[in-house]
Amino acid sequence: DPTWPSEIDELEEIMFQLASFRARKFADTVSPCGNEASGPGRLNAAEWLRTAFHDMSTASLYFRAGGLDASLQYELTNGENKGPGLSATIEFMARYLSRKSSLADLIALGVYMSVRSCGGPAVPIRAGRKDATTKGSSGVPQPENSPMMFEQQFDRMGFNVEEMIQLTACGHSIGGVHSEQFPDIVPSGTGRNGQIELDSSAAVFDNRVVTEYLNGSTKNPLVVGPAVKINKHSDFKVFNSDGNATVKALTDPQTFQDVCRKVLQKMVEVVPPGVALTEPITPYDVKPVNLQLTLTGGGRVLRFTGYIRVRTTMIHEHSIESVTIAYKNRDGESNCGSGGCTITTTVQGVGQGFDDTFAFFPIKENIPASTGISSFAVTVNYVDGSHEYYDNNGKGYPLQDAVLLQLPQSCLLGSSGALTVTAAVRNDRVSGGARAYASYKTPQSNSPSPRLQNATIDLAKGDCVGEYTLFSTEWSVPGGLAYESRIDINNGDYSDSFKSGGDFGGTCRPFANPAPCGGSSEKPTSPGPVSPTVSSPAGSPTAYSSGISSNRRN
Ligand code: HEM
Repeated sequence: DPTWPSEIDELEEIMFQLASFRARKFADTVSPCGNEASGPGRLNAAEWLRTAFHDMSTASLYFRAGGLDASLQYELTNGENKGPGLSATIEFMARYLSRKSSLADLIALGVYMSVRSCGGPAVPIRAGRKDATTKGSSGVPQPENSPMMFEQQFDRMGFNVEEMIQLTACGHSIGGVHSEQFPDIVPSGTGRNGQIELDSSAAVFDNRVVTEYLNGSTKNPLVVGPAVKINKHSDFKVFNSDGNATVKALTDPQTFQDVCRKVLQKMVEVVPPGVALTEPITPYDVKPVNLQLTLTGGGRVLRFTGYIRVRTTMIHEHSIESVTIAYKNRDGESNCGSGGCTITTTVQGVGQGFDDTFAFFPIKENIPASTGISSFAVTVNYVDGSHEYYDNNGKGYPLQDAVLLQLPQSCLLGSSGALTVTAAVRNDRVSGGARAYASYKTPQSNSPSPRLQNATIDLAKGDCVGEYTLFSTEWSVPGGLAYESRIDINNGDYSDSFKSGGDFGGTCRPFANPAPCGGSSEKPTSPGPVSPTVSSPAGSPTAYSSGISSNRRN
């Protein structure tokens, strides 16, 4: 496993938590492969794969520019990116755009999704691409181009003739050519649902595009039919450019899959200079998911929630009896007050990716706020009595309790973006204050994807309750996509980060039964009676927090 937390955590979830419990549903429109989620004759998986090629194919090694950088979002009307599939792909993926998952990385991930969903190889995906902010050069290969021009274009992208042929054969393993965009290649009424498929198994990632081309049975409109006379039979021109030597080598099905894995990986790794890609994203064996500490019990208790996700691909999930979490207190010691330092949990749900299954073990534990938590280790206990110990590569899974987002006292209205954010800061860290860092999306008129923006918001100090002090403020998330925003709460080097706006409720609740500041024996420094519900005019949140009145909107 990578050491947790890691920069790829968000993409890892999007890539592998596809279905069932805690699914991110990124593959929903491309799985199964034949899914025509956008309408008849439109194979979404094929649209995703073509999107990646069109984004990448304007790269220039000579000018050290372009590549998989999501510049396609600004190039959709330039004449060489025809068809609704490209914008539909970007629009779908944009919902997953965040500061930890660039649109360019999502487009790369889309290659893995579409190809794997269609029975093709698992293309390794590295992360770290950056999104362009304006359009790049033109230069997507067009069917009418000469063989020489195709060679030059692929050479510009970094592919030799053999790789050009391989990549085009791999790409054209799924999908078809559409009448609406290419009426001279597929005259209206000649296809099924407005398109003719590139091979006889358009919804299977296999080498029929090659074998049918070689044995003369192909109906590929980029090889035979009206395209020939008007010189738009580009697959013929490409496949034939080395006398069919390369395509002949692809007639072995396994070779086809291996070659496609290699050239498709190369395709998604054509990136502008300055982009450093990570190691390929692989699923963790054990991963903490959605961990949250919440101050409760009047300020004396930390409610610890979330999941331990265990990869069960190689084993039956019922072979795991339980998972034990052994945690250390705030000082790194094994003194955790009344509850002891261990939590045992049994499976709550299972989820799947294309090749992996996961069991989720819920955490619902109260930790004394006086002793807190700093890290934990995980033991997977099997039914047969054996155990496996995971300590995050010797480091323990870290969890800070210095600054916490208080979801119950925070709220967000999707319609107006009205946000109340409340944090709890441990009393010994109060001088560091609390700041929210909001990453949010605003629409762009020239792209189907919104753009990421960010803002830093200071939280104002409120009541001290038990071991913690509450901080709160109100803000308005611009852009109309508030639920897709992400919030970090920072206190110096400590951060409770990447909290989804979608997890915020619509109503803020008061901090119940506030304990006296500093501990049970002391008198409260501020009496902090719980404020009554403030009913707000339509469109603004019902703000509600413990004695914090200075920041109220109304
Ligand atoms: C010489 C290079 C290429 C040319 C001239 C070319 C041209 C075309 C054309 C004209 C279409 C029909 C689009 C439509 O009607 O929707 C198409 C479809 C497609 N292309 Fe290419 N292509 C090339 C290379 C590639 C490569 C390298 C890939 C990916 C690795 C790729 C992936 C696809 C896919 C998946 C479709 C099906 C789209 C759908 O069904 O919606 N193409 N291509």
